[in-house]
Amino acid sequence: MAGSKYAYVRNFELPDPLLPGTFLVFRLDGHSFHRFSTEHQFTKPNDVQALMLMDHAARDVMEEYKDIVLAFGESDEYSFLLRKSTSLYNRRESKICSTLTSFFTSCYVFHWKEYFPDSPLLYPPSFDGRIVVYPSSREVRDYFSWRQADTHINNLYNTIFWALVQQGGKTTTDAHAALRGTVSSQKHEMLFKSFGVNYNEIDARFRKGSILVRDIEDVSHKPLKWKKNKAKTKINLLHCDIIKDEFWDARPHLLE
Ligand SMILES: Nc1nc2c(ncn2[C@@H]2O[C@H](COP(=O)(O)OP(=O)(O)OP(=O)(O)O)[C@@H](O)[C@H]2O)c(=O)[nH]1
Ligand SMILES: [Mg+2]
Ligand SMILES: [Mg+2]
Repeated sequence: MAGSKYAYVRNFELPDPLLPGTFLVFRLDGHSFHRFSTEHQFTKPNDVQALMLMDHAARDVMEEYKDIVLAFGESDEYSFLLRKSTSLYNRRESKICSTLTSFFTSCYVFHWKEYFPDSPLLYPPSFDGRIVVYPSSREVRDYFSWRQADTHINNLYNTIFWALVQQGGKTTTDAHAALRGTVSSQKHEMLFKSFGVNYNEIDARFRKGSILVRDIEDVSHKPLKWKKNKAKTKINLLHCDIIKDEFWDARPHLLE
């Protein structure tokens, strides 16, 4: 059927395929969550309910999109790794990015009440999304190492910062000043000497972030291939190291 005389405008919509045979990393981040967390009175420095809600929404995304093999979450962000061979939405960038961002946001709102039964949503939260294309497993591993290192740096800083303010009675300005120029070992020492806190004993969820990994359940069927999504898989939530080799060596299928 011939279109109307207006149909030519369709030609202005340009295709936006992502390079085939590359790893896709989709990351979303809460929009203005500094304000959102303040208005909804999130616990400082870490609100375990808020983090669990993020994990729940991310798991929903992975249940819906089987080509996501790994996800990493911290603070108001989540990163998702799509397997190299994915043909999701014909690898159209804006389709993948907008649909996944929208679905995650809906799930976040949908489950809000389960995690904050006494604190109704005061306004609708939103998330931004982006997709980065990585050519090889090296960059993918470095990407996830980057996010986990970021989690560690931020969490160490925030933990000592809020201890100085909440228990130490310092103003936020004084707490920032006290930490200026300190290295990691000094922060550990301050935390231990002034507040009796051994950083390494803090909840691993806060120190390592959240890892959602699609593990192959039936390991008797080697080699571990996805085989067109036919392998029986299970999504596990971990708070472990993903920088060292151990995590990846145990799961060669993630970078297939
Ligand atoms: N109290 C508390 N605040 C949190 C928690 N997780 C995230 N936040 C807040 O969310 C912010 C997230 O940082 P960003 O994503 O860099 O900043 P943003 O305000 O969301 O701004 P944009 O992402 O640029 O829109 C943090 O700076 C905190 O203020 C939490 O567990 N507890
Ligand atoms: Mg944000
Ligand atoms: Mg953020």
